[in-house]
Amino acid sequence: MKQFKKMKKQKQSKKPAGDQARYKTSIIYYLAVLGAVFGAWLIFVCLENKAFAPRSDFITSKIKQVSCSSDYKKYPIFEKCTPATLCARCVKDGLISESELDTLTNLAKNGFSYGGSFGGASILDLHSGALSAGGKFINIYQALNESQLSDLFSGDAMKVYEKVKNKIKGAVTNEFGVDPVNLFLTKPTFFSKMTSKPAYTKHDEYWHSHIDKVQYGSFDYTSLLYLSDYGSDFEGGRFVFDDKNDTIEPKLGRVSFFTSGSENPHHVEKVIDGTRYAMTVSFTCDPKHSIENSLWQ
Ligand SMILES: O=C(O)CCC(=O)C(=O)O
Ligand SMILES: [Fe+2]
Repeated sequence: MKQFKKMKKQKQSKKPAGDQARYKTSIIYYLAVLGAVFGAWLIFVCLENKAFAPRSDFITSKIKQVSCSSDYKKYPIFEKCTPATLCARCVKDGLISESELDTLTNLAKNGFSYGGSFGGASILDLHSGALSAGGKFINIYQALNESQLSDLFSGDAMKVYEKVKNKIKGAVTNEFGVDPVNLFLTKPTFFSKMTSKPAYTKHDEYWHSHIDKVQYGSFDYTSLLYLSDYGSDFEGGRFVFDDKNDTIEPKLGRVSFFTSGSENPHHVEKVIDGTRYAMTVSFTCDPKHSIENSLWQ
């Protein structure tokens, strides 16, 4: 009897221990599920927020196709050039050499040293000579004499400028399967300088969303060459494709290019600190809108 009581007592004391173990197991199980769900959410959020082209990545070539808009149909169509079935946004690093970048940066800075907008956006167009100056534009080719111009824009530097534009054209024609004889440089093709200064005229408001084909008409392919680094030379100033929030973080030498229609609406974020230098190089399929190399040299 005594033995039986002892066994019963043992049995009673074991029962809660078993429950406790089951309790522990289910807690661990729920925590693991919770952890997995949280981890999956974190990965999703990180992927969603990751820039299309982060500054920290070296991108040999990245292309994202988008459906072509019908914008091009409002203009003459040039077979084998006008975007019809292949529209996309692309990024390439490493296309332009360090010394070429150095030369271009100097060309831009030399030109801007003679002008610059009162507001946050200045342009220098080496084809026409247009340069932002205060609240208007001047023509630097008229404002300066030959010897000043040769000091600012040497023959060798201008050759590098032409070479770089051709390299970029090569990247565009290659990616979009266009014969280079069918694609032409168009205007405006220019250097840009952006700062956090408040806008003085409408031309300073670079941050509005826009479509290049709508804004400029002649554009079929837009390209950009960045001459400074997001996050160290300036803050803000990232390039954003508005539809999918695909963001390109500018960095020295990064080239981006895309078809110019409303399949690629975009804006530049306001620069909040520092100075952002870039170059917009635009291409058309319409020979009527083709521009010559620079008027100078
Ligand atoms: O500088 C940039 O990143 C973009 C400029 C732009 O959108 C343009 O020139 O049309
Ligand atoms: Fe644009």
